[in-house]
Amino acid sequence: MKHRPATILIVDDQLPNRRLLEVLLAPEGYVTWSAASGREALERIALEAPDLILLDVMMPDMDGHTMARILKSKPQTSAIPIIMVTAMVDRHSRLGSLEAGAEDVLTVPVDRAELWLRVRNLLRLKAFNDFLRDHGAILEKQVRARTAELQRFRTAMDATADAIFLIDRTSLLFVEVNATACSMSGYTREELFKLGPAALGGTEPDAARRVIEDVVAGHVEHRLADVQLRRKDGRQVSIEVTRTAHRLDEHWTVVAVARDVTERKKAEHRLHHLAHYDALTSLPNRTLFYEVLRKTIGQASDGRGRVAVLIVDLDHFKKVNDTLGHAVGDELLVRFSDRLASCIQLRDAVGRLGGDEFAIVLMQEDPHDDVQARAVSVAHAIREALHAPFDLRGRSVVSTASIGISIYPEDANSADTLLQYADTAMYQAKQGGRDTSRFFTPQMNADALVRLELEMALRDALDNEEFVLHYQPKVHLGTGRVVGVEALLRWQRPGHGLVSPADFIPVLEECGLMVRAGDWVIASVCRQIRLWRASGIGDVQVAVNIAQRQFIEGDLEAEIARVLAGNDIPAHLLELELTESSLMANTAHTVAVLQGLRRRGLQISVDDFGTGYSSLAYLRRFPVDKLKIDIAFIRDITSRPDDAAITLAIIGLAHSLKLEVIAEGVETAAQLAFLQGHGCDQIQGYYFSRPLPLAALEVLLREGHALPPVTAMATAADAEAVALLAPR
Ligand SMILES: Nc1nc2c(ncn2[C@@H]2O[C@@H]3COP(=O)(O)O[C@H]4[C@@H](O)[C@H](n5cnc6c(=O)[nH]c(N)nc65)O[C@@H]4COP(=O)(O)O[C@H]3[C@H]2O)c(=O)[nH]1
Repeated sequence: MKHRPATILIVDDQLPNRRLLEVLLAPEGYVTWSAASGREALERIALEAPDLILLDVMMPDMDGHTMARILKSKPQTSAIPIIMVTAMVDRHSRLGSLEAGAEDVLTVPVDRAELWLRVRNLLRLKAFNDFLRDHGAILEKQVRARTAELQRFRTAMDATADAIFLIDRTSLLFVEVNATACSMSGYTREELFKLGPAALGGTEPDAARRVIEDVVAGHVEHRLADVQLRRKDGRQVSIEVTRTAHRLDEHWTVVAVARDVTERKKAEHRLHHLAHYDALTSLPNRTLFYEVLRKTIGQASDGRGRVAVLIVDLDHFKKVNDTLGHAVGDELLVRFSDRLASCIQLRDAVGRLGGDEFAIVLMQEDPHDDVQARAVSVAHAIREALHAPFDLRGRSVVSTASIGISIYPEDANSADTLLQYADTAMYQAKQGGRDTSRFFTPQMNADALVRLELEMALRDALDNEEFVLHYQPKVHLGTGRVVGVEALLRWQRPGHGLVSPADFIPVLEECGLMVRAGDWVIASVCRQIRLWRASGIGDVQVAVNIAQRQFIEGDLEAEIARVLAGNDIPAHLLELELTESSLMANTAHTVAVLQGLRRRGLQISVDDFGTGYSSLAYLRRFPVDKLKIDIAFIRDITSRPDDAAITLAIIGLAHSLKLEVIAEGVETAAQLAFLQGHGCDQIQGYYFSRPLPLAALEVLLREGHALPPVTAMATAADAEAVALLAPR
């Protein structure tokens, strides 16, 4: 770059002096301007500043000192070097010039060489000063730009929701953090700078260093990590950290970007809880219980320990649900689970497998701990805990439980099988009368398999029409004639022959097929009544047994009305027999259904009467037409005074309520004579006829069989029975 020639302003009121200085300076190549007074000079400088001023001290309007002071007092002109040109050589005058701001003093007459040197030196000095000033301005500008850039960067850093920590590899301290890092940790920036990742993560410094070194070395396993950040106030925050290493010269910095994942962790925890815990009781659900059992077996197999599995099922829970509602049922389950938990020790586990079925796993603590004995005492404790009634929304409910127990390794090695065996044993406890416990035995397994087969065969039986009806006549004791029949279900099981209802009706009830089977019976009976009416046999009243479930599930009244209408038969030809216990079980609903059916003209009879402890007051509430005395009282009616007395009481009770009474299971003439002698209205039993297949019954009906006269033997037996009843 070519330098421009320096400009020098010569200020002197004397033209010759100005000319002289111009001439003297000309060889040096400077551009010279001149001014004849201080005022003119200032005007010139205002237009364009020279690089140097040669200033005469003695001038008429404004002396050189005054002008120098003016120039030095202004920032625009203060940097212009001034050489005072004066004839006064005394010290005082020279100091005055310097004090006024002049950089140098030249005395006249001016020496050319001295003038050149002083001008050149001052111009060099100015050039250097100008360079410094310009460079400073550039630097200042650069710093301002850098500061603004940093400010923008910091604003962006502070605006991010993630916390950013810069960690110095050597000192293992934070060297930069953003605002989120402060809010997330609860520390100020200054406090954080005194800490490092070890302090914040609650880890040993050595462990933190290993992580940093791994990140610097490029190992990926620590790049992304889920860790806990310990806040200043001691709280823990779950964070997800992404770490990257950056190098500047020889320095490594690790940038850790941390995201607060507390909410996500909570959601994950909630999901995990939902998947593993029962929402109602907060106990482990089937999945988690199964896992716990599997692990317990695993531990036991290492240490040759034993494990007991208990399945606990509330008895008659469905009844609570059906009669008191699901909310009360739920409350019972919650309260029951609390009592269950109080029966086990901390090391044991309890879970809810579903519905009213709970399970417990007991682990052998040491070789002397007898897990089998513990299972017995836990089962006992559970039954004891259930003795106190539950107060459920103001209702006092007493419940019992049936418990099945299986033992590892004696019974099985896998969690699945142990659970299945405990379930089988629980089922046996139910069969054994409930409110009891049973250990699994291999025989139970065989029984369970038989039962499973039975269940599957029964499902097919309905579809394959393997059921048939047998009919047992009912005889009126006044006339001796058949007044109706009872339809009794039989199952022609392929390969097994005719199966008695006692063997399959309970299974139908338990596997939920009773309503379907019951509907089939009603439909078949009504069709048969229609066929008899159309044939020469005429009207036959048929009684069908109605199971309790038929009252609870489905719409019994609508189903019967539909079938009666479909066959176009009068309702009084259909009689419904329901047991005394099912009558008592679900009173309000049962009464409503029975009233509806009775209004339609159906006959209602109470089966097995005398076994269900019905009180007279209860019986009045039910719309029934007939009581059937249970076979148990008839069997020994002629030999046991108690049975005879009960039978007489039932006959008396029925008649006082204007109900008919029928005795079932009459096998002997003596029984018949007794009943006849005490005013029983009807009988049913082998003495007159066994239950008959359709064809045999039709023969009996067509031939008009009637009861033979009471035999002499019967009369004698009757006399004996009466004697037994007589007061002793
Ligand atoms: N020892 C003796 N027994 C006699 C005598 N007379 C009749 N029986 C038997 O006593 C049972 C009377 O029927 P239940 O009390 O209603 O008792 C029935 C009833 O509760 C149930 N049941 C039968 N069919 C049905 C049905 O269609 N639906 C429902 N829900 N239950 C049914 O199965 C029970 C047993 O039925 P079954 O085996 O047919 O047994 C019948 C019958 O064969 C006798 O003189 N001596």
